[in-house]
Amino acid sequence: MGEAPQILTLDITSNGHTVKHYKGTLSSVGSRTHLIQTEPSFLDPVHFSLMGSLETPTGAENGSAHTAGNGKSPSVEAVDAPSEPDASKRRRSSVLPLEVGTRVMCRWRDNKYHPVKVIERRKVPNAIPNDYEYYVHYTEFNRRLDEWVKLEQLDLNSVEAVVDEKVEEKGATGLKMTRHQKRKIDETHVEGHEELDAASLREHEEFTKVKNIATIELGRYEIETWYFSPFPPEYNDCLKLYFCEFCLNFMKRKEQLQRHMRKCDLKHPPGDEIYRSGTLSMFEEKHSEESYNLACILTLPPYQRKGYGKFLIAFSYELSKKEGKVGTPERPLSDLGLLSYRGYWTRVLLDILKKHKGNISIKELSDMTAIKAEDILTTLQSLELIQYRKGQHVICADPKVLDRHLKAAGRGGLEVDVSKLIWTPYKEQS
Ligand SMILES: CC(=O)SCCNC(=O)CCNC(=O)[C@H](O)C(C)(C)COP(=O)(O)OP(=O)(O)OC[C@H]1O[C@@H](n2cnc3c(N)ncnc32)[C@H](O)[C@@H]1OP(=O)(O)O
Repeated sequence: MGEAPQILTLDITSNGHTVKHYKGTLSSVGSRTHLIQTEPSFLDPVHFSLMGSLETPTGAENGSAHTAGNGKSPSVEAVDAPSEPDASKRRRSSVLPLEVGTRVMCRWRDNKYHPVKVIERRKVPNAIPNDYEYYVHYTEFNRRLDEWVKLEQLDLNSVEAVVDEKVEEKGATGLKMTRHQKRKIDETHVEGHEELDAASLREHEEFTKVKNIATIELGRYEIETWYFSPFPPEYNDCLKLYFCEFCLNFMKRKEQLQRHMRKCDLKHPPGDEIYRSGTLSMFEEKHSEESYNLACILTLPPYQRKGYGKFLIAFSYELSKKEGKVGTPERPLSDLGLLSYRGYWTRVLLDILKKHKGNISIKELSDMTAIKAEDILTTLQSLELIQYRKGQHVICADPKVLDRHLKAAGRGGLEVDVSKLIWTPYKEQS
């Protein structure tokens, strides 16, 4: 039997962080040792020259290596490929500073690399000239995760050669955008501005592309902001704002907030209290002309994933039932809004389908739940529970399939105790 193959792992590090990881088995031919690479499964050309054969990398600047498997340090022969520092220096000088629009891989908070697009760059104060940090959009994620990152978080070997044209340079002469241009904007920006023409959309995009306020202090919490927010110009230089948690007035300095708190006598939202259960109260605020049963919900980040969102959704349908109407939320739904609604609709509808014996129509489901027929249809369609048979649409409710979907829809939110809702619908008040 031959010896077990030696396995070498090589981690290229930059400022203490692993930026590339290679693994392979060692093969010896005479005095030469080669790395037969097993990870990653493909190489980009820059690293191919490095990986063809390896200098024992212990002395490499910004590089570290360790052995795995039998733990022996292999002796690996050098070839005429450029050393990593030289190649890396050349690479840096050819791509830096990165242009706005560059696509590159960036290390995120999960310590993994994700594709990003550079949205903005700024010089690092008191640093060497041309030292920038970059505001990036993670193309797989929602825009709320856009952030300023340091150069060492970016994998410069992954810089894509083609830089996206600046959106504002495109279509500057005409008001109509091509579908491609529209997609480019949608990719990096919040949806819901369908009413804007191309020029206004570009102006809006330019103005809102970087978050202005980084954090807010509200009560006991310091909260990172998610998006740009249109504060008055005198707040342009503020990174943090201090909010009164009762009236939501905001101030530049903590002492101003403390002075304000001594005077502020608002201790609950405006409107009549219409529901109280334990520590949870609901206040009536206003009538919707558009007959939505919910305009926009928000759970502040420290309180998220505790069931308040689902509670608010369930509450809105209880109000609709009291009104004897069907309800639907205002559109467009955000990504998290859609997740919360899809979960609610799925649980409510599938609970009924599970218990119901015999046929049931969309209209009957709508009457029972106050959920608008279109929302029922899209929910059941997305779960593939609607089939077209003998010329008509039917709901197919196999109990096992229903159970699977119900499990995937997750838990319900905080319970709405309808007996504690004291509210007279708007129509009846007049
Ligand atoms: C009509 C409209 O109002 S659309 C606009 C909705 N509002 C917004 O997008 C504003 C920003 N987002 C928020 O304020 C909140 O995320 C809300 C209001 C959407 C949800 O509030 P929460 O109090 O967190 O909701 P809740 O705890 O009931 O959870 C809702 C479900 O949505 C999903 N969800 C919520 N946040 C996340 C998240 N960050 N990641 C993955 N899933 C999530 C989950 O399925 C969650 O259920 P689970 O916790 O049982 O898995």
